[in-house]
This record gives sequence, C-alpha cells and structure tokens, in this order.
Amino acid sequence: MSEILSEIQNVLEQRKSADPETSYTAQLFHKGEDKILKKVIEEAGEVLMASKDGGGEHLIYETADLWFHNMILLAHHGLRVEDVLAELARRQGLSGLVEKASRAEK
Ligand SMILES: N=c1c2ncn([C@@H]3O[C@H](COP(=O)(O)OP(=O)(O)OP(=O)(O)O)[C@@H](O)[C@H]3O)c2ncn1[C@@H]1O[C@H](COP(=O)(O)O)[C@@H](O)[C@H]1O
Repeated sequence: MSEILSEIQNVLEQRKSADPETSYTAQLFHKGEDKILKKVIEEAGEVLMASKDGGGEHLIYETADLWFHNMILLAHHGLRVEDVLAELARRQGLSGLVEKASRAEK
C-alpha cells in the first residue's frame, strides 16, 4: 500500500482517542457516523463540481478530500484501506461487464 495512505491510516487510529479540541479528525470521530457520512457526501458533490468545472488541479484537490473522508468512514467501522485494496485486487482482470452478467444470472 502507498506509504502516505498507510501513514494517514495510522494517524486516524491515533485520533480515535485524541482530544477533539486539537484535531479535525478527532472532531469527526467524536461527532459520529452521521457527521462523517455528511462529509463524504459533501466531498463527493465537490468532486462532481470539480469535474464539471474541467477537472485538473481542482479535481485532484477534491478527490483527496473525498478519499480522506472515506478513510475516516472506514476507520469508524473498524475497516482498513487494505480491505478495499484487497477487494480491488480480487476484481483485477474481471471485466465489469462479465461480473454484471454473472449477477444477472443469479
Ligand atoms: N488529509 C487530511 C485532510 N484532508 C482534508 N482535511 C480537512 O478536511 C476538511 C475539508 O472539509 P471542508 O473544506 O468542508 O472544511 P470545513 O469547512 O472545515 O468542514 P466542516 O466544518 O464543514 O465540517 C478541512 O478542514 C481540511 O483541513 C484533512 N485533515 C487532515 N488530513 C490528514 O489527517 C491528519 C490528522 O489531522 P488532524 O486530525 O486534524 O490533526 C493530518 O496530518 C493530515 O495528514
């Protein structure tokens, strides 16, 4: 896994028990799931707007916000980035169209 994702994830784990007065992340954990979900949706909307504005640096910035808040949501549920990467690895080489067709057969 990318070193930066790993480092951020370690910080997130530490922030679960940190003082909300001193950390944005600790504030979100303290406010709980609904606030974290609200941020994920808000950041997804900002990604949409950045794309419609032409992408570029703005899209990179908003995508970083979205990924970061999604990592907080995973951590809230006791999940890790490695879990998502493992799922992506499992799907590697499996065409999305083939996977969709296999679901339709069930
Ligand atoms: N990568 C990030 C990161 N990306 C975005 N953000 C924050 O996420 C927020 C983005 O949401 P908005 O723009 O809507 O900001 P806002 O208006 O302050 O948010 P609301 O009041 O609306 O909730 C901003 O406050 C950003 O500073 C981040 N805050 C922290 N990190 C990482 O997390 C680490 C720990 O941060 P703290 O827990 O704050 O020490 C940092 O060292 C960084 O590595």
